[in-house]
Amino acid sequence: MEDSNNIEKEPISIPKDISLSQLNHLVFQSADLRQLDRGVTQYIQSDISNSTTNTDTKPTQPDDSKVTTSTTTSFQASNTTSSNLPIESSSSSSIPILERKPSLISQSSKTSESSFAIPKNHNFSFFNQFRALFLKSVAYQKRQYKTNLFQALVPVLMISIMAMIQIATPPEVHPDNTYPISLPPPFVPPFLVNYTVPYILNWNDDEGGLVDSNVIGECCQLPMTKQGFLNYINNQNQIELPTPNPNYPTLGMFPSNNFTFQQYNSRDELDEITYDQSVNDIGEFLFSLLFSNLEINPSTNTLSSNILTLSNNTLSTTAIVNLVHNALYKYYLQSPNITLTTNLKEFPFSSYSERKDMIQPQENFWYLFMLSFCMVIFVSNVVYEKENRIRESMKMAGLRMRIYWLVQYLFNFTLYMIIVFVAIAFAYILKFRFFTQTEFSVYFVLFVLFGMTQIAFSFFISVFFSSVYTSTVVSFIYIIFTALSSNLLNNAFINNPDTSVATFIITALVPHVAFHRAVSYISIAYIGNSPGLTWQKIFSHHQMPSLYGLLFGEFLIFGLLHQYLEMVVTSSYGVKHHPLFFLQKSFWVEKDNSSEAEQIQQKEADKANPNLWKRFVNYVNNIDRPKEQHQTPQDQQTNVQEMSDIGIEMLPLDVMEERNFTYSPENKSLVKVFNLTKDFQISRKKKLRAVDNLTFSIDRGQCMGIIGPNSAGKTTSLNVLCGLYSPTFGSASIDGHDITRHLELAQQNIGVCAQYDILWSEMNGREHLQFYGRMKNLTGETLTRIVDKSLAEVMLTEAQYKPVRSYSGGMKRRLSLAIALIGSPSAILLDEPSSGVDPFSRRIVWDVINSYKHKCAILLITHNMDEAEVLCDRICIVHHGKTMCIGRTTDLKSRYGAGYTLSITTSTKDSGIHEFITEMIPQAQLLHEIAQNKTYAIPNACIRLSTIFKAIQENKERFSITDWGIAKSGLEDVLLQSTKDKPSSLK
Ligand SMILES: Nc1ncnc2c1ncn2[C@@H]1O[C@H](COP(=O)(O)OP(=O)(O)OP(=O)(O)O)[C@@H](O)[C@H]1O
Repeated sequence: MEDSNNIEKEPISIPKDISLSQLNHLVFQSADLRQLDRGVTQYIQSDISNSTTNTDTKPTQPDDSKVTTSTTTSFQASNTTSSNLPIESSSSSSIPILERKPSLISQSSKTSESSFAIPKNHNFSFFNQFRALFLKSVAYQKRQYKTNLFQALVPVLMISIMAMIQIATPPEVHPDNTYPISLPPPFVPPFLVNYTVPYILNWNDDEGGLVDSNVIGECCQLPMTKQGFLNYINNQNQIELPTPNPNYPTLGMFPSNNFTFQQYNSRDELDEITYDQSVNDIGEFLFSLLFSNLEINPSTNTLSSNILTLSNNTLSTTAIVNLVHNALYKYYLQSPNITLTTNLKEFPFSSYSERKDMIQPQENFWYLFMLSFCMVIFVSNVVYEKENRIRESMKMAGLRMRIYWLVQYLFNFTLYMIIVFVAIAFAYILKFRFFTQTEFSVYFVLFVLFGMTQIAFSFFISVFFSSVYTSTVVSFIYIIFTALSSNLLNNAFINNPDTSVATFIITALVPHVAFHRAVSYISIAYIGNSPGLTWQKIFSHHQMPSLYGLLFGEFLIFGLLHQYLEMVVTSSYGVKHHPLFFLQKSFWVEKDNSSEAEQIQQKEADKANPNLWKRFVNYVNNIDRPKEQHQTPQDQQTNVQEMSDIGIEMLPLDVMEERNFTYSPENKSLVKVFNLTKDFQISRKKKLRAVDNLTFSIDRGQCMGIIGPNSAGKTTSLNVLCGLYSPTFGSASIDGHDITRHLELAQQNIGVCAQYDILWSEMNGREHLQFYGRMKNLTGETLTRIVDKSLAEVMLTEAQYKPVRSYSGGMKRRLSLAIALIGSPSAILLDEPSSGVDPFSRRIVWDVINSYKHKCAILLITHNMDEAEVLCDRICIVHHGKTMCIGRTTDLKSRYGAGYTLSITTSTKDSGIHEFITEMIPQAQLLHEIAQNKTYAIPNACIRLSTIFKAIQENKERFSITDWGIAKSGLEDVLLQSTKDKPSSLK
């Protein structure tokens, strides 16, 4: 049965466009939750029925808004509830958290602004970024001169080694072949000794059968009778070698084994055995005789023969023909006195020595070494900037990655070409035939193509490394392995004419193997006395054109693959795309960035959590809350905890008001953060919510401090804001640029001082500031002036030309701060800017931050409560990613009731002091206890201070009190109180 009161009351009318934050507000303020319950139910029902048609709903802004904005940053946030809701506005207005006032510091510092006007141009400029990066690379490479010199000297070193080996290799001397030189060389008889394996066939192709066996039959009887024609070939036709045996290399080789005869009955058999012998290359001298026709006329003493002679040694063919004819004459015509001699004669030549080129095809892997060692630098330069997060730091400064890669590419290519020119110059000086005999453009184009491909390949493999050390070691191993293996591989393939095209192509897909092969072909072309490769010859070469094509294709493939992997491979930082991002419409179509879109996004975001709605309705159905018309802030905090205990996410009032203001159209703040959420996948099933619906705004002239315990999500929030991480949910806008849609524009307006110093150790302070200044479009005189000023501000003028590696921790921190401030960004994000610095440096840091405060919005993350109190206008306390409270320091102190902190030390552990204190001050809250020291928070006005003094003095001995003190509570106490026992959001 329902209570009659409930039946009478109308359900609360909830505006259609209410956001969850506004609804939360209702729960806090509503006197009758059942009435609200009915309102919610009605809302959900009408919302479901309208959801398909009502797509263009705009959030209703309060009619009775009390917002007053002025040209300065002072304003009062409104109560955002609808006028038809029974809400006690007095309770919210009594809480001072809603006031947003620029600090006195910022107002006073405005005067100093006019004295030094810094031109501000945060628009993206391709030329400026290109120039900044190129000059930075020049500066960096100048500092790296030892490494670069070594790189340039590698080819010189290689060529020198080759030259030394060449000098040490004696040339081959050929004496002249005449005695004396004026006479022609003698005829040389063919040396027909120790023949081996001729194959005999008596087959007549034309007549389709055997030649008359009576005529030549005896020739085949040799194995049995040792008689016949073949016997003549074997035994009676030898010509003795002249003694001493003259060396006439050009006349070819001669057989050295005894003959073995075999007969085959078909030509196919002969072909087959000949083919097998030659393919298997048994290393023996072969000749075959094919008797096609043999006519003998003893009466006329004539002989007509058609005998085909095949041999695997062309140069010995003359000798074989001679042998066969002599045997024929002697055997068939029985003319033992006839001797036909076929002689050979070398062309005359004078003595000469042949200089062996060191770089023969077998040794040309030296070229690969010569031009590949620079790959280690290409890879390590990229990985260095990745490992040290410098790339991220440049990204935060608004650098467009396509410009970064373009400059990296051009710079590496320039380095490579210097190496190529040095190598060619030295090789020319030492007269390496590779260079002198090949047409210049043939190998130059090859070197250029290899350079292009090698750099693209280096970038590609750099994606897989995050440590310079590993990448260097792996690159060296790769170069040595590919040089040696491609040498073996290519020699084997090139020498084997049966290597398939597929094998050639697949192996050449590794750029270094393809390059090595091309070098081998160039070397082969000048070997001996060949003239070397020219373009004319290349186009009829069976491999060279395709190797040029392959190298160019690999340049494109590795270039594209690298760009793709850069976009999708997850590293510790960066906004990564889905592997199929190019199929998504959002990748091609730019979204609208109007405030209306933001508001719709918020509305959808709030509704996107149906579980919350369900839990909310459950809550209002099942819990009978006490009717409290006037809740104190403490009560409200208790309610938050109470609702949180039963699983309902309730926002503290100050946080809720900050949300309402942040989403309101009146909000013109420079930094607006909307429900920023970041999850990390920490295992396959577990996600960690590092930042949970962070929502706030910072206007020009304000410094918002974010404080919280370790792992609260402070740094992660900053990293999301500056674009290092993509938000899991929510968004933020920096000077009107949404970080999820126009990150690069937002980054142009941000200055970041990260938690750790992200600096090039080899570059000096001035070069750092010049680079970041150029990134912010500062040039010429202005740049010089501002760099000088920045250096002076952070007291680094004297150390400006020293490399950063020689800076102390404090100096690096000051330089990082100067980098964040250069170019007058609209928003400055500082992550513990004074951590690890001495008190002297800390004062400098604070002064500098103060002096910049009036012209931008500052977000300051700190663990130093003094720093927060001195610099921050407002404080946001976060814990487990959630905002615990937000407001001005004094407001937070008063809200948390932490008026004083009482610290007592006793000499014994169980002295009974705790009971004594809690009896005397029931509101006292034990903040922490370390050994015998206890610290209590004592709310304002609950006891007179003199009473405490008196009571402690009188009972000092009774409770063994050795030391005690009382102090006004600070931010630290607020932090401790507000983050006490709050659960984490581990999912
Ligand atoms: N890349 C990451 N991958 C996984 N978890 C991360 C990553 N970065 C941060 N976290 C986790 O997110 C949580 C918040 O970390 P964050 O560095 O933002 O904390 P913080 O408040 O800045 O801490 P501190 O005060 O110590 O700097 C931590 O639990 C941390 O382990």
